[in-house]
Amino acid sequence: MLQKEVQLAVEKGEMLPLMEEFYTIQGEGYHTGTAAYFIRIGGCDVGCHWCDVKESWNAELHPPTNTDLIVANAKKYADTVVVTGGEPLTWDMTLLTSKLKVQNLKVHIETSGAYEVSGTWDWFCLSPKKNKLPVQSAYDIANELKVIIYNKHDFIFAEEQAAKVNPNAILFLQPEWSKKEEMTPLIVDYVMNNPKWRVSLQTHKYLNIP
Ligand SMILES: C[S@@+](CC[C@H](N)C(=O)[O-])C[C@H]1O[C@@H](n2cnc3c(N)ncnc32)[C@H](O)[C@@H]1O
Ligand SMILES: Nc1nc2[nH]cc(C(=O)O)c2c(=O)[nH]1
Ligand code: SF4
Ligand SMILES: [Mg+2]
Repeated sequence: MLQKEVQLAVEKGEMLPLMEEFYTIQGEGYHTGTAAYFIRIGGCDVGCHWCDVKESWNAELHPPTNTDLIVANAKKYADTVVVTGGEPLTWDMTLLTSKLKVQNLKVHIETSGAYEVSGTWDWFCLSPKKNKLPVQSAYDIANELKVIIYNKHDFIFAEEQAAKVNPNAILFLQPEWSKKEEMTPLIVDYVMNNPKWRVSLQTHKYLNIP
């Protein structure tokens, strides 16, 4: 395809800058411990200084990939697909999610919610970031709210975000990986004192799996 055609296809969400895809165990949040096929889409402008996939940020490093190909791979492995990134809502997710639904796959997203919601989601994991807060529609449809705890102020941020999210969202506090020795005990205390919250750990990193 010509470069212009590729660009247009990406704009329409027919192609997406694919960084990697892998079959693994969901490591975080509500669905922890369950098998899922992960699709990691490149591109993110949010800029979290502790981000554990900074290689994803520059979309130009990741080849525009036809969504039909992504879906064909996904359906070979699992009945659940997790779309992550980068920030997947940088792109129009309408086509990808409708094609995954045609294959009867359950479609989950990991997102900061910083950009307008596109696509249809069976599970919407919202992980808000201070530098680029979620749009209202993300708060409205979130099934879980997963706040990363890097320092003590993040508990205040977590309560502010819990006040904005819809009342059915399940609330999680997850230690930032490099600060986990310091923050995990504080999270444990916080959850015991404020039991509307649950603990989420990045269990895949303890298991040494992707
Ligand atoms: C890499 S992000 C990609 C999806 C989306 N951009 C987002 O931030 O939700 C996937 C998940 O990992 C979390 N995360 C990223 N870096 C982390 C770290 N160093 N420690 C703990 N969680 C982290 C994010 O908050 C998010 O919930
Ligand atoms: N196993 C595993 N679980 C995850 N849950 C969210 C992840 C992500 O990077 O979005 C992730 C990931 O990278 N690996
Ligand atoms: S929004 Fe997600 S992908 Fe983007 S920098 Fe933050 S953690 Fe990384
Ligand atoms: Mg990850």
